[in-house]
Amino acid sequence: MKKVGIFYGSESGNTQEVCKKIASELGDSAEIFDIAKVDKDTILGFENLIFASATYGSGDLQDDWEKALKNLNESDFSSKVVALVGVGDGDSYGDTFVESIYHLYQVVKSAKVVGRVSKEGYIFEESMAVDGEEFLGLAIDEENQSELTEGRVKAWVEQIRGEFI
Ligand SMILES: Cc1cc2nc3c(=O)[nH]c(=O)nc-3n(C[C@H](O)[C@H](O)[C@H](O)COP(=O)(O)O)c2cc1C
Repeated sequence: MKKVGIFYGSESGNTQEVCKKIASELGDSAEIFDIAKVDKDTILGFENLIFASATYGSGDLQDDWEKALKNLNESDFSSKVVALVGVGDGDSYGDTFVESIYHLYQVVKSAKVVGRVSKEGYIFEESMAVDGEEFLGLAIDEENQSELTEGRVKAWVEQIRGEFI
C-alpha cells in the first residue's frame, strides 16, 4: 500500500486527536498534516487521502478547510482513493451533525470515496452527511459519545485499509 495522507482542520483539537488515532492505527503508511499548513501540491501528491474536518457555523467546514478548498475545488480526484471524517456535536447541533463530511464529499466525489459508516448508534436528528442509512464517512462525536471514539476509529481503519491503492 502506498502512503496515506491525512489532512485535518481542527479548531480546539478534537479532530486533530482523532486523526492521530487514525494515523496510529494505520502505522507507518500514514502521514498527518494540518490543512492550514500545507499547499495543494502536497495534498495532490498522495493517491490515498483522508480528509477530516470539524463542523462549525451551521453545518460548515472548519475555517482552514474553507480556505484550502478555494484552491482545491477545480482539482481532479478521479485517480485517488479518499476517505472522509467529520467531527461534530449531535446534541447541540443535531440538525447539522457532522455536515463537514458532506462539504468535503462535494469536492472529492470524482474519487473512489470509501469508508461509509452506518448511522446506527449516533444521537442526532438530521444531517446532509447521511445518504440512505449511512454517513458518507466516519462521524465522530467527542462531546457526547467520546467513549465510542476509539472503537469507531479502529473499526473504520480496518474497513478502509484494504481499499487503498
Ligand atoms: C460555534 C460552533 C458551531 C458548531 N456547529 C456545529 C454544527 O453545525 N454541527 C456539528 O455537528 N457540530 C458543530 N459544532 C461542534 C464542533 O464541531 C465540535 O465541538 C467538535 O468536536 C470541534 O472539533 P475541533 O476541536 O477539532 O475543532 C459547533 C461548535 C461550535 C463552537
